[in-house]
Amino acid sequence: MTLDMIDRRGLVLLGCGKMGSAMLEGWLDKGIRPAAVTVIDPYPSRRLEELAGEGLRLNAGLPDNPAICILAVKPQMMGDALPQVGDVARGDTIVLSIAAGTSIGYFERMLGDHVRIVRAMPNTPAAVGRGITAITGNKRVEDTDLDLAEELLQAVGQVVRIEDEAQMDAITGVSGSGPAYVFHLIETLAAAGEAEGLAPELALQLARATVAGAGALAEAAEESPAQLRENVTSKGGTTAAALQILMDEGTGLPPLMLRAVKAATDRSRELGE
Ligand SMILES: NC(=O)c1ccc[n+]([C@@H]2O[C@H](COP(=O)([O-])OP(=O)(O)OC[C@H]3O[C@@H](n4cnc5c(N)ncnc54)[C@H](O)[C@@H]3O)[C@@H](O)[C@H]2O)c1
Ligand code: PRO
Repeated sequence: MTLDMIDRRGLVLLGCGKMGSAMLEGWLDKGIRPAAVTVIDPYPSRRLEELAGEGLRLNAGLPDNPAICILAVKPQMMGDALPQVGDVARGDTIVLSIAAGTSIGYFERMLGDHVRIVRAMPNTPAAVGRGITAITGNKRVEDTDLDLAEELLQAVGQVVRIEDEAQMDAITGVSGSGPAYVFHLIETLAAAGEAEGLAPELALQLARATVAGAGALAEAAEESPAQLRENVTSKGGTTAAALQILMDEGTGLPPLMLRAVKAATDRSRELGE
């Protein structure tokens, strides 16, 4: 099964907000035709209305037995939204949920345990083809179904398969929510530059390019992030002075990041209760 098959049988997107539209842009970029996509969303964006002009089916009923149905509404809206795609449980459509915290068991109770369900946790860099998504499936999902989900998600970045669904909470805390931590790093680095006398625009340009460049280097280089950090750090120099603050085990980034990721992971678990 390939993207061609999805293009032929159709893809349904229930909810097309920030994450749904990030993925949709990636898929359209990779050649899925707007006419192969059905979006159900009571508050469609202007971009979706534009795409409807190019053939995308917007709030216009489900195609017969689509290849895949992606559930991309907020976890709290899932119960209200799901009946709109209940018909997919009749065929062999793969149901792929990206909702934080919401378990495979929940979807089996709502749709029936005969349905092939894939649970995934993507992230918003998918919009530029640089996302990372973790996936796992229920007992009904066959290897070929996971292959199809993987191929679709690879169109917007990397994919990792996990065996244990319980790991999704920590994955959400690291990579699902992680882009927000990095964007906040850019904001705070720029603000710190301003505090040291830089103009706001220059500070933001420096911070943004530094984070993007360091990320690209971390991904491309063979060295570990620790080695790359050491490569920046001259003995007795400026970086060492900053890292003494940032790497402090009691007050620096390590305990802060532990608490932040734990808070996200715990919240993901709570959403699943
Ligand atoms: N934003 C992220 O970074 C991110 C990352 C990974 C997973 N997720 C998951 O993706 C899902 C969507 O998150 P988001 O950030 O895109 O939220 P969002 O609020 O931007 O998008 C949700 C969309 O659902 C639509 N919607 C509301 N009620 C609906 C209904 N009854 N039927 C159909 N559509 C309906 C809304 O109009 C909106 O466009 C969540 O479950 C979230 O946990 C988000
Ligand atoms: N955004 C969603 C949230 O904040 C899930 C991961 C990223 O709940």
